[in-house]
Order: sequence, then structure tokens, then C-alpha cells
Amino acid sequence: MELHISFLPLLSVLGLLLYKYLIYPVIFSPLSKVPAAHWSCRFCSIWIYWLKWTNQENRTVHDKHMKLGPSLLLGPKLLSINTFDDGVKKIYQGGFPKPAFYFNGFAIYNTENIFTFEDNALHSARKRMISNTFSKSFVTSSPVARAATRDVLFGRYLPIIRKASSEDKPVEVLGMNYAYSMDTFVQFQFGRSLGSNLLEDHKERKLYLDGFFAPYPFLFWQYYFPKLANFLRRIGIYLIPRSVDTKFAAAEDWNLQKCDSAQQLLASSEPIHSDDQPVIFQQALQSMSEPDGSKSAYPQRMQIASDMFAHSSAAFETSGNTETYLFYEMCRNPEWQTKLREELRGIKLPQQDDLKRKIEVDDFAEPKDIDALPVLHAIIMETLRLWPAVPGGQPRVVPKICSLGGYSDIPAGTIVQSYAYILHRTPEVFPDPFQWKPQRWLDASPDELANMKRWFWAFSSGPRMCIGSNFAYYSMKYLVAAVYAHFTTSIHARGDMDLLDFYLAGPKGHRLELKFHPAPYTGDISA
Ligand code: HEM
Repeated sequence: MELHISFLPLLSVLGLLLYKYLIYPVIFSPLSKVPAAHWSCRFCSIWIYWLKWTNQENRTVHDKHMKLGPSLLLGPKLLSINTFDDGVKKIYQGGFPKPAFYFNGFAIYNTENIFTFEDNALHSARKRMISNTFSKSFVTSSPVARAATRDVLFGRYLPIIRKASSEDKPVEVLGMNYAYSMDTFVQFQFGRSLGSNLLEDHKERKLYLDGFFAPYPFLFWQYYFPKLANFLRRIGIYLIPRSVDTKFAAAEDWNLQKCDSAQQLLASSEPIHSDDQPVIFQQALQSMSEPDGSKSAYPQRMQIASDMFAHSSAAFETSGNTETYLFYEMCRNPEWQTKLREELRGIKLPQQDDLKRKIEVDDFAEPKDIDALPVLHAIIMETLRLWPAVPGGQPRVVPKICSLGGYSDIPAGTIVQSYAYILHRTPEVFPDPFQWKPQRWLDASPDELANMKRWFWAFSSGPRMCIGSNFAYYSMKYLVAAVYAHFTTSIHARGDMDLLDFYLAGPKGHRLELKFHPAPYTGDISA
């Protein structure tokens, strides 16, 4: 049988397609040596998108790693590498750039911010502008941060739980912790007079949180298929409903108003009280202004606003989820409440009766004293380990051909990612990895501890690691110390506390109601 000549182009195209999508990935690609998490991963990304769509990525990829080793192929150009020296250290400390995922998911006002830059040079210029205000020494010596602790923790949070406790009523703590973390950080960011009051002002809380979380059920489209979502939108098909935009815009406006008010405050000739300094905003504005610019100049308004939104949103959701899991674990392990209360005996905190009056900044311990408490630190570390607020893969782009996870010739352009969820469940480093065991941070030998710290990845690592980790420890430690100095806690009711399976995640059921039982110290707590 003779083949008609006109079929030749068609056959060539088919042959090329066969080679590119079947023969090359299975036989010739350097990635062909890496075990595939699922047979289809060599040819297409359907499997990983299915896991993302059905919210089972982190768990499934973890299980596959346990069976197949620390390197896995998740898609034709997507690798999951969950090992330290030949993985995390090279990728993240090595500064592999971020892919478009971050712009798709986290650009605010459609404008780049510190979290979204793909270009390393642009990112490090932006980070340099602001990073000194996030250093540990700056945060722990900042009068504005201290005033925020006084106002938000002792002035709002404790009175709310004290009142509930005296009436024997439960308190839903997830919303409270979001509000606490937001109010504390926003006061540091914009100063006392422009701070938020999500704890007491339920209208403000609803406006911001409803707006912020509105896109969540549709994040799959926003993160992974933004072009498709935009195209369909143009022909009237809304994968992300229009109401989401309206709600999210309200949260964006809320942030922009704060930025504009802070700029006006700084431009005015009125003296600014030390508590009212808009610390983070001022640093961003100054760094982005000409050195000899006028006091009223307001350059790069939307860039600054996008950064400010990125900061506060990164601060409140992660810290709020962590604090909530910490309370949850403390209720399930009451012996740790006792241990912590013992430890808090030597720390200066307001006495029970003091809570009835206005607390002053001198009434509570210095950050360095709180920071030096080993039990408190162990409880926080263990919560961040078991319930990481960013459990999902943190994608990066391979900049040039390299070896990773034991495999050589990984091509430039491959997306590689590690997961805190998986690293934190490595049994060789964290024995009994699914158990909440603060003791592991107290009993470990120096070598074991050093290894655990290397694998601890709640804040990521390298140049793109969390800028706010010092502030997060600062605000979380004060909260936990103040609560357990005065109360014991028990669970009253709860939703599903399992961790959502997503990039950023809190409890699936979004609800934890606690009872706070007064437990005043008889010891010398204010000594
Ligand atoms: C428990 C609290 C927190 C946790 C677990 C956490 C975790 C993380 C992680 C894992 C990343 C890297 C994400 C990635 O690259 O995919 C990150 C980045 C970031 N976080 Fe946090 N964070 C916390 C609190 C905060 C706070 C309080 C702030 C306040 C400003 C903050 C601001 C940021 C910013 C701006 C980035 C981007 C840094 C960059 O790309 O240079 N975070 N955080």
C-alpha cells in the first residue's frame, strides 16, 4: 500500500507531537529519571490540578514522598523537592526566583508588591527599603509596637475574654485572633490613631474580613488559570463572581484610606505623638521618595498601598491561624497549660485585679523576657511545625540547569517547590511527626536541635523568607503569655480543626469556641 504524499506533513506533525509529549518525557528528558507521583505527571498536569481543585494536594504529595523518596515529578515541568541540603538550601537560600503564581494570587490593585516580584533585583531593592523596621531589635525596642500590645492585647483582647469568662460564655477565637493580629500589626504599621479596631468594631471586622476572604472559594482560578478566568469574564462567564470583586475592593479601599491618612499625617506640620508614628508606612514612603523631595510628596502611591496590604494580610491570617491552633492544642494537652503557667510566674504581667484598670506600658514584661521563656517558645515552635500557616508548595523557577534532590541536569525553567507540610513531617527529623509534642524542642540534643531548626520551615528561608517573622513571634508570644497567665482554657465547641489543604491554610471548620476559666496567680507574677 502506498502512502499518498499529501499525508506526509500530517504524519510529520504527529511524529513530532509523539516525540515531544510521549517519547521525550519518558525516555530522554532529564526529568524522566525522577519518580512520577502519578503516571500521568510525565505528560500533563491534570493530576496535580485535580488535587488542587479537590483540596488534597499537600496530603497526597506527602504520602507519595513517603513512598517514593524526597524528589517527585508532579507535572511535566514541576518538581516537588523535600529534602534540606540538596533541595531547600539550594532552591530557597540560593534565591531561585518566583513564578507568576505570586502575581496572580497576591497582586493588590493589580500592582506588584514585595510578595509578588518575579525579578530578584526588583524584589531585593523593595525589601531593602523596609527590612530594618522588621528586624528583631527594631520590633522589640519599638515604642509603637509596645503601645500596640498595651492597647490591643491588654486594652481589648483580655477585657473581652474576661467579660465572657465572668458570664461563663464561650468565645470564638479564630475571628478574635485574626482581629488581634490585624489590630496589633496595623497599629505598628500606621500608628495608634490610624490603627484598626477589628476586635471591638464588628462592622470594621466584617468589612475587612468578608472582603479579604471573598475570593477564597475561587482561588483555584485566580492562582492557576487567571488568563482563562479573564477571557471568560470578557464574554460574560464569571468563574469568579462579580460580587467577589466588589467585596475585595472594599478591603482594598480600607487599606488605601489608611495609607492616604498616614501620608497626610506625615505631611502635616503637627507634631506626631510617639505612639502615633506610622512606622512601616513612613519607612516605605521615605524610601520611595526623592531624598530632597517635599514633605507632602506622595510618590508611588499604589505601590506603597499594595505593599501595605500585602504586609497586613500576610500578618493577620498566618498569625491568627497559628494562635488558634495553639489554643486548640493547649486545650487538648492541659499539662502544657500548667507548665506554661509555672514558667510565667517569674514574668511581669498585670495581676488579675489590674485588668480592671487601664494597663500602662510599664505594667508588663519587656519583649526580651517574654522571648527568653523556653516553654512558651517550644509551644509556639511545635504549633508552627505541626500546623504551618503556609503548608503548601512554595514554587520557584530553576534559573539555570542544575542538580537537585539527587538528580542532575534539571532544566532551566522547571518549577520546583518544597512544602512546609511535608518537611515538618519528616520522621527522621521530627519523630512521631503527627503528634503535637513541644517537649521535642526542650529535650533535643544540640545536634538534634540544630537539625530540627534547619528543617523548620514555617517562615520559609532565603531572600524571600517571611519578613514579618520577628513581629509574628513578638505578637504571638505576648498573646499566649497574657492569656495563660490569667486563664485556663477548654474547648466548648468547634468546627473541623483539620488543616485545610491549600497553599495558605487554617482550620477547615473556621470555628473554635473556647471557655476561659479564671486562674489568677497566687505566685509572684508581677515580681
Ligand atoms: C505565624 C506567622 C507567619 C507565618 C507562618 C508566615 C509565613 C510566611 C512564609 C512561609 C512566607 C514565604 C511564602 C512563599 O514564599 O511562598 C512568608 C512571606 C512573607 N511574609 Fe510572612 N508569615 C507570618 C507572619 C507575617 C507577618 C506578621 C508579616 C508582617 C509583615 C508577614 C509578611 C510577609 C511578607 C511581606 C512576605 C513576603 C516576603 C518576601 O517575598 O520578601 N508575615 N511568610
